[in-house]
Amino acid sequence: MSEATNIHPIFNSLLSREKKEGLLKQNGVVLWMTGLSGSGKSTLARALEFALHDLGYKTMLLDGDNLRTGVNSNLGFSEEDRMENVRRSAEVSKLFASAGLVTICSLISPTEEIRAIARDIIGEEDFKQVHIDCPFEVCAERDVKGLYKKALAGEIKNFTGLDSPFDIPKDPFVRIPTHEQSLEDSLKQLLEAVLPIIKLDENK
Ligand SMILES: Nc1ncnc2c1ncn2[C@@H]1O[C@H](COP(=O)(O)OS(=O)(=O)O)[C@@H](OP(=O)(O)O)[C@H]1O
Ligand SMILES: Nc1ncnc2c1ncn2[C@@H]1O[C@H](COP(=O)(O)OP(=O)(O)O)[C@@H](O)[C@H]1O
Repeated sequence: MSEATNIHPIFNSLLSREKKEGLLKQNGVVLWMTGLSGSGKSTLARALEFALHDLGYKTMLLDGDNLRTGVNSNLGFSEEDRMENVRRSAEVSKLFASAGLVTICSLISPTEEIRAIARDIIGEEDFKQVHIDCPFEVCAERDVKGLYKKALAGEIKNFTGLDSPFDIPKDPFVRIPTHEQSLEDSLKQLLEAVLPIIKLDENK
């Protein structure tokens, strides 16, 4: 709910989203990548962005770690701060999608409740949930950033999957099991799911 009064948002006079999508020859969408730290969100998000770019699609990549150095820099990892982190990230993603871009947003977004915030902001039709699936033990073994070692030693509080919850997404658009297949196969699976929805039907 906005706290400002006397504001008058305009909608109808804006250049339509359809016109922008028509120019770009693609459908705007938000690919919302959720998963544990180290599950492969950033790796796959980057690989997907390069692959889509090579195929001629215009993209925007929003990564949790990066957003937390800018628009979300005042937020930590309490439940309340994660909610606000996701709320702001979803609002930004929505803007990019409405400009016709294939928007890849990669955030742990750990709970059903938190992901529902993003879905409600972005809208059911544009919100495509990609579960980057990898068990805690495998992520801990990968320990890309050394965070699991610190968390298991009690040096990081509210660590996702340890002393902060992660709910397995119930009905994702696609589930990518990164512990069971190579990066190449994960990217292939992701592309096969995404390409049909971003291709513009020019006969519509
Ligand atoms: N306590 C705790 N729990 C989980 N992750 C932590 C924590 N502290 C720091 N980090 C680092 O922050 C990155 C996750 O930020 P997100 O914005 O994606 O998290 S969330 O959606 O708000 O839950 C996460 O990045 P990824 O490893 O890419 O997931 C970590 O690098
Ligand atoms: N199938 C796969 N897909 C994505 N990453 C994988 C896969 N298999 C192994 N990995 C490795 O797992 C790690 C994932 O790290 P990262 O992408 O930073 O995860 P996150 O962004 O979720 O924290 C990388 O070192 C990556 O090379």
